[in-house]
Amino acid sequence: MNNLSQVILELLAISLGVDRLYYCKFFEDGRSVMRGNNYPPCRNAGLTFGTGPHSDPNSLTILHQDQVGGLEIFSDNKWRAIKPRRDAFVVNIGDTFMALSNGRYKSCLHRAVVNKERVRRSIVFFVNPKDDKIVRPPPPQKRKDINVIMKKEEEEEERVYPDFTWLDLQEFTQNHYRADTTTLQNFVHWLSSNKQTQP
Ligand SMILES: O=C(O)CCC(=O)C(=O)O
Ligand SMILES: [Fe+2]
Repeated sequence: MNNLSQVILELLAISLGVDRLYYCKFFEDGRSVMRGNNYPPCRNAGLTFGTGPHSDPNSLTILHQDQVGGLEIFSDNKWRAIKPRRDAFVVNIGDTFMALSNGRYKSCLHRAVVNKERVRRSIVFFVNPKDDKIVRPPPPQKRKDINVIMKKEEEEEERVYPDFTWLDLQEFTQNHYRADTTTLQNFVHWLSSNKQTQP
């Protein structure tokens, strides 16, 4: 899974015009986590979620679901079921990568519904940086646009999110806030008010 995440990070860097190994290096001493999810059947499946709507706070999520299915993503104003495939992983962008790409990549709103009769299982690999790594997008000199000389406005691109550490975001989502659709905005607010109250 680690190797797969490195390949995906390289592709993401290429797509952003960043040095192709930039994110691979950023995550090489990372603290990725694998988790198994078990959703028992539920007679009132229409009234109950396995996992309510949220974006993952981590960087990337690589997920495999069993044949029961239940993963849904919100796209074009609609909840869309992701058809289970034995031979494929689902890759979601999380809030931390949204910050690392200065908002170019958006974290993916998703949820999991339960099944009336069958237990459902999924396995999830969350890609995370090292706890104390500073999360910030690559500086302009690290963005190499292949044929084009970098445009001035790109060089002076405004930061969408302030610097933070993965530890800060974990503290927020584990102790103060249940990850949902607006985790990052609320986190940024929490971070700035916390800083102000610190001596
Ligand atoms: O079980 C699923 O398909 C989704 C799980 C999920 O979103 C999560 O663990 O963050
Ligand atoms: Fe999730």
